[in-house]
This record gives sequence, C-alpha cells and structure tokens, in this order.
Amino acid sequence: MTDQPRVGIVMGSDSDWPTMEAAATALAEFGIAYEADVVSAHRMPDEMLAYGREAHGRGIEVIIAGAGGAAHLPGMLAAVTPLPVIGVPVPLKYLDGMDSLLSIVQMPAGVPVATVSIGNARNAGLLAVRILATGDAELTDKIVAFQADLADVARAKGEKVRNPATGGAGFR
Ligand SMILES: Nc1c(C(=O)O)ncn1[C@@H]1O[C@H](COP(=O)(O)O)[C@@H](O)[C@H]1O
Repeated sequence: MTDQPRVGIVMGSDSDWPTMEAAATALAEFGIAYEADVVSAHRMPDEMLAYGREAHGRGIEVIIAGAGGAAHLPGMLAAVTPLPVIGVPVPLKYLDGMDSLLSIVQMPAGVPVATVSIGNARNAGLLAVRILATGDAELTDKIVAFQADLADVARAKGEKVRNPATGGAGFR
C-alpha cells in the first residue's frame, strides 16, 4: 500500500506471515493502509525497541504483533509504545499455540495487550478497524454493514441445517 500506514503489523519471523496475513486482508477489506515487517524482540531487540518507540511518531495508530512460542514481542512493544497493541498468538508445531497464548495474554497490570484467540489474526485486523472507527462515522457505518453481512451468512447456515432439501434436519 502506498498511503501512510495507520496499522503496523509486525511478527517475530517470516514463518508467522501465513498466520498474520489474515490481519492484512481484514484491514484491506476496510481500506485501511498498513505496513508489515519482521521485528523480533529476541533476535533483534534494538530494532524492536526502535520500532516500538517510533511507531506513533510515524503516524501508526495501532500495532498488531504476532509471535509464536516464547512470544514476548507484543508485550515488549506495549512496554515502549503509547499505541494500542493487539497480540496474536501464533501456533507452532509443539504445544498447539498454548505457549504463545500464555506468553502474550498474561501481561502485568499497567501494560495492556489486547490478545485475540490462537491463530486468529483476522480478528486482530477487525479489532484494529474498530479502534480506528472510534469517532469516524464512515468507518463505523462500514463495520455495521459488515456485521449485517455476517448475520446474513449465519442465517443462511441455519436455513441449511433446517431445510431437508439441503441435507438438513427438517422438522421431525
Ligand atoms: N516469539 C518470537 C520472537 C519474539 O517474541 O521476539 N521472535 C521470534 N519469535 C518466534 O519464533 C518462532 C519461530 O521462528 P523461526 O520460524 O524464524 O524459527 C516464530 O513463531 C516467531 O514469532
């Protein structure tokens, strides 16, 4: 995207991108400009601190941080930025993402990270959109329309389950 990015999507490794891409997709659906990069707290601590300290000065409004295993990246960014940080626990081969979840979610009081469910980068993107929509009527309208579509899809699922013509149960 060429616009000034409003959301920074960062992750501990390029191996997280297949999970984290869903955040970028959600932002793109709402026309929100974003940047994406690898910023590892463990492997490149100086650059991670610089990213966290400088993001708000560059016009970033929300940070989405995904990491797997000993996932300290979201919390360390939250420690040095005034911006809202959304953490995405990335599931790895072992422990099914429970390690990532617990590393991200149990922040000490005073340093908040809004943690989404394991692997749910789409919700991180959607939460960022909601944060940006505060005080923005046009973006809020888009979210309301999105929610109406979601309800239509859910109703269609109910129809499928009810209707024998689509393999559903019918009324028995
Ligand atoms: N959890 C962290 C951090 C960090 O929190 O700073 N840096 C890298 N990692 C994680 O290590 C995993 C394996 O990384 P590699 O695939 O590069 O070996 C990734 O899920 C990454 O987020």
